[in-house]
Amino acid sequence: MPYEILTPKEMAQADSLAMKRGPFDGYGLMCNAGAAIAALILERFPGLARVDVLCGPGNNGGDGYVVARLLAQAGVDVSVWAEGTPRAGGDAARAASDCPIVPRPLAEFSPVPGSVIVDALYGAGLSKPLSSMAARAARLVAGQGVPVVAVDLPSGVSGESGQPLGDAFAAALTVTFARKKPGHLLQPGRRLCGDVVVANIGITDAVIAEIGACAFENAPELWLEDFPISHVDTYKYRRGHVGVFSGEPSTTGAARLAAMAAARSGAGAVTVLSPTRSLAVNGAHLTSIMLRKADTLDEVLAFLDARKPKTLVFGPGLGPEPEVGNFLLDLLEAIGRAPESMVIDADGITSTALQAETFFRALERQGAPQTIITPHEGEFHRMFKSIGEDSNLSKLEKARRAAAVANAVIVYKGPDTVIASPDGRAAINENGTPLLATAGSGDVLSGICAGLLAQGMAAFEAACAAVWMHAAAATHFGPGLIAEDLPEALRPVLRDIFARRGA
Ligand SMILES: NC(=O)C1=CN([C@@H]2O[C@H](COP(=O)(O)OP(=O)(O)OC[C@H]3O[C@@H](n4cnc5c(N)ncnc54)[C@H](OP(=O)(O)O)[C@@H]3O)[C@@H](O)[C@H]2O)[C@@H](O)CC1
Ligand SMILES: [K+]
Repeated sequence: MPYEILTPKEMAQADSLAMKRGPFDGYGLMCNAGAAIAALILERFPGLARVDVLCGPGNNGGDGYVVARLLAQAGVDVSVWAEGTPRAGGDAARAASDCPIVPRPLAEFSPVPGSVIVDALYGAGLSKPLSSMAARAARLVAGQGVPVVAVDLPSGVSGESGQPLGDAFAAALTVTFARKKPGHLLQPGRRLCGDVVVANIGITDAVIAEIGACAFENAPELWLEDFPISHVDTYKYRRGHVGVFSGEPSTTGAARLAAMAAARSGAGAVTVLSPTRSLAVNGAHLTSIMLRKADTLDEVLAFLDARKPKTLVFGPGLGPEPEVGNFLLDLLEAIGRAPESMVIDADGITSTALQAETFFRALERQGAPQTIITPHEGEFHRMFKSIGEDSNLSKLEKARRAAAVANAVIVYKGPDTVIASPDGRAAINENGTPLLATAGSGDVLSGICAGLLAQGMAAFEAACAAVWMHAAAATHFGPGLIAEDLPEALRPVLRDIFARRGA
C-alpha cells in the first residue's frame, strides 16, 4: 500500500529494519537520500551556481554532507554551515568526513541572493525548538526570500504534528524518504514544506508493510475498490434511500444542499424530513427529492418503518438548541433496524455536545447505526473538549482518539481534513482546497457521505471518498464556487472514478 503515512518513530523503525534486511546499511541509505536530493536540486534549479548547505549534528545533517559533496562534484559552488558535530563513529560523521568542504559555523552564515539553501539541520529527530543560531538562520533566509530545499522536513517543523516548535524554515521543496510523515500533510507543516517529493532510498514496500502503519494519505487508491458502482439490475431503493432532516423555514437550505449531494453521489432516493412550518419553502425548491412531514419522533419512526431508508443525515440547519440533541438521543434510543447508518453534522454536533457521553454510549449499543460525525474545528472542541485541548496531540491523533471514544468515524474538517475510524485507521486528505471555505460546503459533504453510505460503502471508506470527491469537485469547478455548485460539480469527478473502475 504505497499511501501509508509513517510517524517519525515508525520511520526510524523502517530505517532500522531496512538496514537489517539490506542491501543498504545506514550509510548506504544516507548516500541514497543525499543523491536523490542532489539530483532533484540540479533538475529544479538549472544553471545553479551556488548552494549553501546547513548541516545539523544528526543524520539529517548527514544527508546534507552527502548533498554538499555531490553538488560540489557537479561543479556547483558549495558552502557548508554546521551546527554541532556528528557523533563520532556514526553515519553522519562518516558523511561529514567524506565531504571535502570544510564546514563553517552556522553563526557566521548569512544568505546571499542567487543561492539555494539546503536545510539539513533537523529532520525526524527534532526534539526541541530550534537553537537561537538555527532560528536566526531561518529568519535571515525568509527575509532574503532565497529558495530553500528541506531535507526530510523544514527544520523546526514537527514531523509528527506539522506544528512548528518555534521558529521554522519555510521550504520551496521538501524531499522526504520512503513515505510521507503526518507533518507533510497537516497544517501548517504542509504549507511550510512547499512541494513534497518522496524519494525511494532503498526501503522496500515489504519493510514498510512490516511496520504496520495504519495512517494513510487519502487518495482514490485507498477506497476505489469499495466505491459503489451500480449493477445493471439495480433499482432506486437498492441504490439506497437517504433521509435528511430539515430545519425551520429560515434555515432549510442546508438540508436541501445535503439532500441534493446525496442524490448526486448515487443514492437512489432521497427524502427531506421537514417540520410542517418548512414544508412550503422546501416544497418550492425540491423536484426529484421527496418531501415528508416529520414534526415528531413518532412521525420519523413511521417514516423509518414504512420506507426503510438506509441512511439519515441529522444536523445541517437544525439549530444548536439542546432540544435538537435530545431529539437525536431519543431517535437513537427508539430506532430498530433502519437506518443502517447516519451522518451527524453541524447543529447535530453542537446540540448534542453537552450530552456527548450519552450520545457515544448510544452509538456503542448493539445494532446502532454506523455513524460518521463531521466536525469542523469549533465543533470538534465542543464535542471532544479534553482531546481538542490537548496540545501534545496532533490533529491526526486527536481525530483517532475522538473516533475511539465516540464509536464513530470522525471527519475532522479543515484545510487538512483527517478521517479516523474507531478501529485505529486514519487518513489525511491530500486534495483540500481553500475554495471549500464557503457557506454550505459542509452540508454538501454530509450529503456525499450519506449518498455513499446508503449504497453500502463502509463508513471509513465512504468518509474518505466523500472528503476527496468534495475537494475534487470544488477544484474542478474553480473560482467563484458556491455550495450550490458542488453537487453538479460532482459529475466529472464521478465520471473519472467510474472510468478508473472500468465502469
Ligand atoms: N540511517 C538513517 O536512519 C537514515 C536517516 N535519514 C535522515 O536522518 C534524519 C533523522 O536523523 P536523526 O534521528 O539523527 O535526527 P535529526 O533530525 O538529524 O536530529 C537529531 C540530532 O539533533 C539534535 N537535536 C534535535 N533537535 C534539536 C534542536 N532543536 N536543537 C539542537 N539540537 C537538536 C538531537 O539531539 P537530542 O535530541 O539527542 O538532544 C540529535 O543529536 C532524517 O530526518 C533523515 O534526514 C536518512 O539519511 C535515511 C537514513
Ligand atoms: K531539515
